[in-house]
Amino acid sequence: MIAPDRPRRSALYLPASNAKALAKARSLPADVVILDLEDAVAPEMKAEARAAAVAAAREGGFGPRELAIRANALDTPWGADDLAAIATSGADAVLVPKVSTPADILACEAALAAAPPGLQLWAMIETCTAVGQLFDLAALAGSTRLSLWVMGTNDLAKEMRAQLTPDRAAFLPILTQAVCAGRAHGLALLDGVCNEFRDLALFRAEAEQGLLLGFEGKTVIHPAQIEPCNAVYSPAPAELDRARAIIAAFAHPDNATKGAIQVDGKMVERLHLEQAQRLVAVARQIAALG
Ligand SMILES: CC(C)(COP(=O)(O)OP(=O)(O)OC[C@H]1O[C@@H](n2cnc3c(N)ncnc32)[C@H](O)[C@@H]1OP(=O)(O)O)[C@@H](O)C(=O)NCCC(=O)NCCSC(=O)C[C@H](O)C(=O)O
Ligand SMILES: [Mg+2]
Repeated sequence: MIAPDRPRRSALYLPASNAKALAKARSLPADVVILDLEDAVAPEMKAEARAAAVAAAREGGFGPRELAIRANALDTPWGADDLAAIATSGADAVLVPKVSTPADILACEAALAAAPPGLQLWAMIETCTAVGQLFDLAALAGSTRLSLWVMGTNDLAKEMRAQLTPDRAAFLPILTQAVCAGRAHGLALLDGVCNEFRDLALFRAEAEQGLLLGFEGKTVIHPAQIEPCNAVYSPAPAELDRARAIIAAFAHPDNATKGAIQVDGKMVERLHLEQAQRLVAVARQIAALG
C-alpha cells in the first residue's frame, strides 16, 4: 500500500501583513497555514508582507502545521523577489498563483533552483488556460518540485464570468477534471475557499461536496471554518469500522486466494481493501497530530 500524504484537511489562508492573524495561526487547529502575499495584500504592503512571512517562517512555532507562503505570480513586479525570499525561508512550500501553462511551472522551478530540495512547489489552478491544460500541468509532478494543487474558485469565477452559487454547479466539471489530472500524477489536492465565513452550514455543505469529489482538504479563510473542515475531512467512525471489517475479512485464511468477497452483505474486492487500508492509515496520521 502507498502511504497517504500527511493530513491536509484544512489549509488556512491569512494575509502575511496581518501580524495579529499571523500570531493566532500558530495555535489554530489547521493542518496547513498559508501566509498570503498575493490577493489579500495591497500593493503598497507587498514588501512588508514578504518580510513578515519570511520572518515568521524562520521563527517557526507552527508545530505540526505545514507552512506555505503564497507568492505573487512571476509576471508581477513582486513575483521574482517573493520566490527568492521564500526559497531560503524554511517554509515547507511555496504556493504560486495564476499558473496557466507548463512553462509557468518550469519558470517557478528555475527560480527555486537554489532552494533546499525539501521545498515543495504548490500551484493554484484558477485560470481558464490552466483548465485546458490540466493533464500537461500535472505531468510535471514527476520532474519538478510540484506536489500539490489548490483550486482558486474565486479567480475562476472572475475569468469565466460564472456565478459561485451554493451548489458550485459551474465549477463541478472543472473540479472533477482537476482531481482526475492531479491523481493521475500523484498530486495532493485542496478545494477552493468558501467566502461566506459566517455561514457555517453552507461551508460544511461545500466541504462535504469537496470530499465527495475526491479532495483531501479544503482551503479556508477564517478560524471558524477550521473545525468543521477538519470534521468533514476526517474519516467517520462508521467508515473506519467498515474499513477494519474489510481488512479483517481479507486477512482471514479462507479468503487468502479470493479476489471478491462479501462483507456485511456488500461485495468487496481487493481495490476496496486498498481503500480501507488507506483510510485507516489516514486516521492513524490524524490521531498522531494530537
Ligand atoms: C475575511 C476576514 C477579513 C475577516 O476578518 P475579521 O473581520 O477580522 O473577522 P473576525 O472579526 O471574525 O475575526 C475573529 C478573530 O479571528 C482572527 N482571524 C480572522 N481571520 C483570520 C485568519 N484567516 N487567520 C488567522 N486569524 C484570523 C481575527 O484577527 C480575530 O482575532 P481576535 O481579534 O484575536 O479575536 C479575515 O478572516 C481574513 O483576512 N481572511 C483571510 C483572507 C485571505 O487570506 N484571502 C486570500 C486567500 S483566499 C483566495 O485568494 C482564494 C483564491 O485565490 C481564489 O481565487 O479563489
Ligand atoms: Mg485566486
